[in-house]
Amino acid sequence: MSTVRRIGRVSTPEIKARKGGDPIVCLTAYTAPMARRLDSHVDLLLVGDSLGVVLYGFDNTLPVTLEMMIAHGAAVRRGSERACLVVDLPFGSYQESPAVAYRAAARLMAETGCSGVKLEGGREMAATVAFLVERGIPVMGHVGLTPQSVNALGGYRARGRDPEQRQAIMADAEAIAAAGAFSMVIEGVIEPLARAITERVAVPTIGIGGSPACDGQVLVIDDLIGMFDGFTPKFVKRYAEIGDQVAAAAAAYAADVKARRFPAKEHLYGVES
Ligand SMILES: Nc1nc(=O)c2c([nH]1)NC[C@@H]1CN(c3ccc(C(=O)N[C@@H](CCC(=O)O)C(=O)O)cc3)CN21
Ligand SMILES: CC(C)C(=O)C(=O)O
Ligand SMILES: [Mg+2]
Repeated sequence: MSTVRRIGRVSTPEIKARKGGDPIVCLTAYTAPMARRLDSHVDLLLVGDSLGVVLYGFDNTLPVTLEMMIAHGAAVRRGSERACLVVDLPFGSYQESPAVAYRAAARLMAETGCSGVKLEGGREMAATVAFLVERGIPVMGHVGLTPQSVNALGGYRARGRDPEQRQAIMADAEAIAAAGAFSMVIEGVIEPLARAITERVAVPTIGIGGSPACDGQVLVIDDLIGMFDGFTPKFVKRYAEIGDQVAAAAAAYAADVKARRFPAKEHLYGVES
């Protein structure tokens, strides 16, 4: 690792070049203040459509709009300067055709200043990935457990437990890599499959419920810091309990207000201290 301060963001070609090298560190971020705190510690910040669940309280990622992704992508961009910045294409903004996907991806690139976009899907999205990449938009793939397909999949169960599913997901990963994706997320698949995909494809794999053998790892920041408690996937490791700290701070404030301990002299205007 160089100790010289770099100018500009980590680029998508630099991420691609990390295949088989030092693990790529990724986290989601949805806001400028969080991005500021994560920027120097990660290689890549992902503005995930998980923001619909984490910030907006939706049951799943399907109600997330392109306008939401643009607003949060632009906020994360303003709060960071070093990390490669990838923004999720939300459900309904890209599945219909390569041309529709290009329009949505171009808005994300132009209106957020992100480094690239991410979309979910395998062989059925390969032509779309190629269409965007050939026209200058770096694309990160996302295979395995693809949350935008929760209704078709019937839930968030890990995938690849039977041989047909394993073959399908491997074919999906190969198709996305062949289409020109600079990297791909592998979510919620049995460990040996995530490892096998990582060995097979020439671009970096970023695991979430994948394998330590993946070329990088990603987690949802709010899961990591204990700020989301809707559900806790097996793949989450909690590194802090910020949610508990927020509740304790609110309780202490409430007690101070009720006891007239707050505001104190130092918080007041026009009172000698
Ligand atoms: N906060 C948050 N973190 C995420 O990782 C995340 C989101 N939101 N929203 C979009 C998707 C949904 N994801 C999920 C949600 C639930 C499980 C889960 O509870 N899995 C169970 C198994 C469920 C079953 O077997 O039926 C597990 O034990 O991991 C996994 C991934 C991942 N993504
Ligand atoms: C967890 C990552 C891969 C994601 O797609 C999201 O946060 O939406
Ligand atoms: Mg996502």
